[in-house]
Amino acid sequence: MTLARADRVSRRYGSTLALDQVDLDVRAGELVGLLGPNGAGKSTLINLLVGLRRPTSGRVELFGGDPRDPASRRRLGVTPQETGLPATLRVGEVVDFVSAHFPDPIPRDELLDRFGLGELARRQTGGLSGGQKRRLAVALAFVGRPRMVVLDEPTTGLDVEARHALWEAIRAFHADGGTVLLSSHYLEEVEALAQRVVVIGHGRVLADNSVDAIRSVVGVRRVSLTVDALPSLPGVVRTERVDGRTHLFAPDADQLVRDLVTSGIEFRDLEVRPTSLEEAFLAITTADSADTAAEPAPA
Ligand SMILES: Nc1ncnc2c1ncn2[C@@H]1O[C@H](COP(=O)(O)OP(=O)(O)OP(=O)(O)O)[C@@H](O)[C@H]1O
Repeated sequence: MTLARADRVSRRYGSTLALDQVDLDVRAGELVGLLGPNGAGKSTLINLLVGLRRPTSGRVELFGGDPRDPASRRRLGVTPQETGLPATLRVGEVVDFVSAHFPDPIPRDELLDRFGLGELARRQTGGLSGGQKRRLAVALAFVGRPRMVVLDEPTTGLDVEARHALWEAIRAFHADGGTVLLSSHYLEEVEALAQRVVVIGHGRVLADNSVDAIRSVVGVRRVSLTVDALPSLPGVVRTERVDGRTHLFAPDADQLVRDLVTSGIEFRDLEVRPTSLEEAFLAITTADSADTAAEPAPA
């Protein structure tokens, strides 16, 4: 069953085409990660799906209805990228205020404990740290026992411990049957949480698949070596030099190793390994930029 759907959705802001004919289905029980560089269109897509904005063309659906209709949003929890909390209210009061909108909210203490905020119940939100405010904003998405939560960069600004605590809360919600759509700049976050990854670049869906499939679609391997100078080698999509090591990214690592050997150059400490999602993601978006540069889209 599809809970959120974008069907050939485009969204323009003046002359900027933020989304270009995007299709996306989020099905019940899925945990979907939305990845893309700055300005790719992730927040725009999220805002359309949760009814905060209207598409320029195409259709969006939430629980089978129009996301702008409050009835469609009843089983939805959202944390937008930026949230404002009333500075003089205490944490517990903010939770009570939001809870009052739902028929069967999670009890205040249970919610605060789940998100590691139990000790802060009596603190005014204006005095919280940036990370504490962010955790509270994310916790509020869960208060009404939603069927689906949409989290736009939920862990931005959190330290490692707080991020992991939030991952646990998201995992627990998903394990109980909840559906999650989250965007993140932390690629290891999507790798750790999501079963399915949707990569967005320049307003288009570049890839929509499992984490493993995305790696194999990209098919890039990393060949690392210590070398003084390298000739230009066919098939290398990206080269990095880090701490005296050279990392070459190529779809056919076996051929690259053969080319290295036949080139006669001196190298040592050769290592070949699959790419991380981050590297796969960089390869997809870099290839997309190259395409865009080579073939400008028609006006
Ligand atoms: N309200 C707006 N007015 C004008 N342009 C906008 C507006 N919102 C977004 N854009 C533009 O639309 C494009 C997509 O932006 P969007 O915020 O959806 O990207 P994003 O992938 O969420 O980026 P980030 O990771 O930086 O949050 C960008 O070029 C952005 O400048």
